[in-house]
Amino acid sequence: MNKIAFIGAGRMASAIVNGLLASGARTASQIACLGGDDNTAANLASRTGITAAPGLAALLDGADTIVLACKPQQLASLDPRLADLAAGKLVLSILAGKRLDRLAQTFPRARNIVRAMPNTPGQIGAGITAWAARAPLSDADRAIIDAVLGALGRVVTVGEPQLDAVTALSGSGPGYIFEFAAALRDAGEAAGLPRETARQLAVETLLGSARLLAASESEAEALRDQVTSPNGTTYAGLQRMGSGNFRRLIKETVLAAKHRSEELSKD
Ligand SMILES: NC(=O)C1=CN([C@@H]2O[C@H](COP(=O)(O)OP(=O)(O)OC[C@H]3O[C@@H](n4cnc5c(N)ncnc54)[C@H](OP(=O)(O)O)[C@@H]3O)[C@@H](O)[C@H]2O)C=CC1
Ligand SMILES: O=C(O)[C@@H]1CCC=N1
Repeated sequence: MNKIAFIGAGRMASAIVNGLLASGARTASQIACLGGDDNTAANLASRTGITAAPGLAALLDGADTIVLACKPQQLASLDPRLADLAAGKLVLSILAGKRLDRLAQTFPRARNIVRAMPNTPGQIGAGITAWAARAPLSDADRAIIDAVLGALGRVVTVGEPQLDAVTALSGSGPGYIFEFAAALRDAGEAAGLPRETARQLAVETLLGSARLLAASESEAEALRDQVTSPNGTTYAGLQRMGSGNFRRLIKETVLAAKHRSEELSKD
């Protein structure tokens, strides 16, 4: 019962499958996957014990829920038989930029469609996913969505128009954070530290600061100010950040990603 079929078996599908198995929400025999031309489906199946289906019909036979986890650019070339094969099933898409109306063209007879945006910290259960549904979810379907997305970490609901901004902030966000972590590590090395020490200090500083922020009722600015002694070292560093217009750069970064998500909706 409640078998889940994954179309796409890459990084994000693997994270969800691992989470579902670890949480006990599904057993390996309740999950099947299908990839494209590479070996991702066979690899995921051999790593986890789930089934790599030989084709679309076998994948969807007996499945109640479809998780769409291929690349957004691959949506248009999916097998048109999906329209009938997915009839009556719940569809959960994690494709960036692909709107519920567009998904409904591929899955016109699905019993409902959910568009979600998870992120890669979901690989260790530390993700956050926002989602929106095409029609109000039944209690049973809500339980399925909670189980699948909850396997990655925290879950929030948003209006579908907000999902491009969500994609730009929390979907792409780990990419910005990892780039920042790499920059901090390189800067520590440039300041005279051994590379491995700089890496450890950068990682623990990011981790500790994020945990303190999450545990605190204060805004980030108040925690920043607690670090900043008048005319001290942090002040000197923040002055340099400000003169480089760090905040404007981050705003433009997120807006560029949001723009790309909107573009993907038009392909
Ligand atoms: N990576 C991220 O941080 C996030 C990604 N997303 C979204 O998740 C989706 C998947 O991303 P990610 O896991 O990183 O990508 P991957 O490249 O790791 O995985 C893509 C998967 O799609 C499969 N695929 C390709 N063509 C087809 C096809 N015609 N039918 C079925 N499967 C196919 C690939 O198979 P094969 O390689 O074997 O050909 C592969 O298993 C994307 O839509 C992305 O927008 C959402 C949130 C975060
Ligand atoms: O870069 C991308 O398009 C995907 C969506 C969000 C994170 N990665």
